[in-house]
Amino acid sequence: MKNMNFQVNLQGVIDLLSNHLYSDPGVFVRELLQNGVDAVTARKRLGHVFEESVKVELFPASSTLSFSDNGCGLTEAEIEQFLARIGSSTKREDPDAADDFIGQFGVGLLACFVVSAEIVLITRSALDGDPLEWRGKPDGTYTIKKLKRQVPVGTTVYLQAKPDYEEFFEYYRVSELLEKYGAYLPTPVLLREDKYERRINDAVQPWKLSKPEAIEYIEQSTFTKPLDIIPLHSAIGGVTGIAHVLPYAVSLQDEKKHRVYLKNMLLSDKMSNILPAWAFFVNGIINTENLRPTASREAFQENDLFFAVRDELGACIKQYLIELSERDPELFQRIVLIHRASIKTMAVEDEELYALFIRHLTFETSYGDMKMAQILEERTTLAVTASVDEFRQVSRVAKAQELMVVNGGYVHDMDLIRRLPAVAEDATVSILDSLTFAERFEQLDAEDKRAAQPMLEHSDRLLERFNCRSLVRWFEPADIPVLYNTNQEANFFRLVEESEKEANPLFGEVVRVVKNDMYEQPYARLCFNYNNPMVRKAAQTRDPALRKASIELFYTQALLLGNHPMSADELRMMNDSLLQFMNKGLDGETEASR
Ligand SMILES: Nc1ncnc2c1ncn2[C@@H]1O[C@H](COP(=O)(O)OP(=O)(O)OP(=O)(O)O)[C@@H](O)[C@H]1O
Repeated sequence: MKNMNFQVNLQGVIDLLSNHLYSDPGVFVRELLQNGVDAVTARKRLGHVFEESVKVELFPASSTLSFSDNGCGLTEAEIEQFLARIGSSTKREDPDAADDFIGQFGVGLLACFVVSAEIVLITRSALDGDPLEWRGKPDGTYTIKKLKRQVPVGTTVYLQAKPDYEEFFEYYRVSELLEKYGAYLPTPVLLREDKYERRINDAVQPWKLSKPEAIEYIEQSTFTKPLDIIPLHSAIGGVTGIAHVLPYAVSLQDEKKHRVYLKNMLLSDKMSNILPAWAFFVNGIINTENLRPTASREAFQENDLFFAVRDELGACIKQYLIELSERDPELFQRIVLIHRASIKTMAVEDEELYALFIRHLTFETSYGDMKMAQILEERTTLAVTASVDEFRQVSRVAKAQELMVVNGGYVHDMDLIRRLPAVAEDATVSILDSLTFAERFEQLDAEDKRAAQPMLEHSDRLLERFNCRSLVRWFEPADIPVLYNTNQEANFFRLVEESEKEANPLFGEVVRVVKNDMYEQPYARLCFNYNNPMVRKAAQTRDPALRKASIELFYTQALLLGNHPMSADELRMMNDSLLQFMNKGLDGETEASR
């Protein structure tokens, strides 16, 4: 057996890590900033007292820039071991210290090869020794030489723009990148070109601002004033942050963009999953000390810690809402009003939030849109429909019967309403079966029943082919002549019947099998309202042709009013009956004018 080592194509690996790991050439600024800050941290750990800083200087004439820090610097041995060895990092060596550093993978410096054909690094170690110059190339070769001249403790990296990358060495671009990544680093970061020098990071970190300051900060940076600021904390994640409550409604589908910092350095300004999915009415700005980044440093590793931290941050938002409902009911109401869709999603998922919110949420009822608290004041017995269509079919009639029907057809509403008895003891909730809904109306007396019987029989015969049965009752409001009720099962049956008519033989057979498999044929219901004068007239007419046309018109009109799709057969029937009435009317007119 021979033990062999993998062979590494060094140039290929460097190309992979520098050109393909990161999504944007500008990340070299982040990597150099991070190395500078880490070096300062390392020197502080040695007990040195010094005025820490990271200085960036631009030399536009030669498209060159330098990054200097007065951190720990490197000895020759350290250069050999860490700088010149890909994947090695001083920052992992000492597990105690690892938590203090931003870097950990030992590949960050390679990001410089995207914009520069060479890295020149001048360093003097805080542990003493000679100043050294290291030059590295993307083909994997490097040189080290001792410098004669004196340099201060720390490290300076020089880069020169490759063709097409000159813009990354211009003032506005470097300044923008430094601000993006480094605005909240604790070590002062200075940018200099010629004699002009300015400090990049003198602003207070947003997560350390007071509430009024945070509101002003968000207003200035997003041009919208947030409704409120929620403080975020997670002990296990070493997280402090703020979430601002958006002053406008956001859709469930909108991608969330939370701004996340790792040890005060920007990791991502569009992280979607650091807060729970239900929290889409807030935008977060958070800083974490403990979460681990991925190697590209654009996201966190999604390990158990990550999910535990997300739960803790979610709990902060919940706690805030619970307290707010007591402390500032007016603001609480405004948040509920603007973000009701989001809050309904939250309430479905969480019992505590359900109890907190349910009375403040608005539902569509037979009496119009109402808050649940109002609904319960009016009635404790509610009927909820399973679909928007069913609600439309029954709501007007239900109101005339003084029935509280709630539309359960929108996302989450059915779930929310059904769980009501858990928080409101005297509430009873039943699911309204729109098919049997009409049966509860007042029966006719014996005489009216007899009078209406021929029309009912006629109607059953005519509408059998549309799977519709008829009944007659007396109900309010009188201006509704008929009520057509169906439910999903009956609708499905209608659909099957339609396809059977249009299907080719093979599909027709499949449809027949499906249909025969159904236990009982579900019929839709056409309920005539004997309280309506037209219905009474139609029932009393002796002309069978007119009665037929009336039934057909009542039926098709009910379909139209209820937004039910009409088959070709039903449309034809509506046209025929309308024409018959027109004829009759026009004939009558000609006879009268004779
Ligand atoms: N400015 C600096 N001062 C002192 N040491 C440095 C400096 N820059 C780099 N080094 C040394 O070089 C090593 C490799 O740096 P590199 O940026 O490639 O990786 P890293 O910072 O350790 O990790 P990451 O890949 O996560 O950024 C570092 O661990 C550190 O020892």
